[in-house]
Amino acid sequence: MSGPAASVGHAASTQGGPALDVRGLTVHYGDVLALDDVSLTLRRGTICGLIGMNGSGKSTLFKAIMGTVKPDRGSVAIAGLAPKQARRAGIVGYVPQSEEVDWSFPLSVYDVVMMGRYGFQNFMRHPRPADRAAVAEALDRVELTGLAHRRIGALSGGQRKRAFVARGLAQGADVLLLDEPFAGVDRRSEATITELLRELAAGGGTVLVSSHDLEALPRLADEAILLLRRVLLHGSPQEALRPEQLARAFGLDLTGRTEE
Ligand SMILES: Nc1ncnc2c1ncn2[C@@H]1O[C@H](COP(=O)(O)OP(=O)(O)OP(=O)(O)O)[C@@H](O)[C@H]1O
Repeated sequence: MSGPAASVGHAASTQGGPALDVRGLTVHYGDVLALDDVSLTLRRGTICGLIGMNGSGKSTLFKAIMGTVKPDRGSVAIAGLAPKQARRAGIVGYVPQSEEVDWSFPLSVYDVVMMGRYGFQNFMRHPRPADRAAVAEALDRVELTGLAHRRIGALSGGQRKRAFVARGLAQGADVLLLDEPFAGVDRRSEATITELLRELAAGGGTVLVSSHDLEALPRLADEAILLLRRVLLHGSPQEALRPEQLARAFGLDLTGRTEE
């Protein structure tokens, strides 16, 4: 493979140890307990689906891994580095939920994808030919080349998702976190993103991806985590999709009724 999708070229990718190691993470927002003693380890080259009901703590987990939410307790190591160091080194990339992004910001699609290259540029942020090439290739991979100069806010929901996935690809991060990249995207975009993530993992990258699309989970992921403030299960997608496991995660009884 060639190009940014396969470019897991950071120094960390040559180190031993897990790609992501989360231990005993506990996060409160005021009185709300969002994460309760969450531990998980992801090996390099794996895609892990993060499954849980609304409010189960998925976004909080991503933010704590990125170091933008401060845990009460616990630790995060990304290729052995603390979140801030890993962010600075470009080792970890994050595709946020659409609701978290200010779409009125006057940036083109090209600008957004180029943001993935900031870590590689000098302090004046002058893109070099390698940065431009990585951005062009990432745009091509997500089929947005024709819209590169459009304002990000003037894209459809699925196109916006693809633009942020392109930013992660251009960055060539070893560990990519995606918060619901399939929400509001059509089947074709979903297939494009899935294929790109599989290529990333085949090149040694590690992906943690939250999704509400349970049916697509086995196609997407090698393993799955069921989250309900705590890790209820970390196993194969097939294990996670067993009715009794889903019932625990989603508060459903086996006849499909929702508990209050
Ligand atoms: N900034 C905040 N202030 C207070 N409470 C918050 C804040 N952000 C999240 N929460 C609460 O923390 C809990 C976990 O929220 P989080 O956004 O992590 O869930 P989620 O699994 O990502 O949900 P969804 O599937 O709806 O995106 C919820 O109870 C939520 O209401």
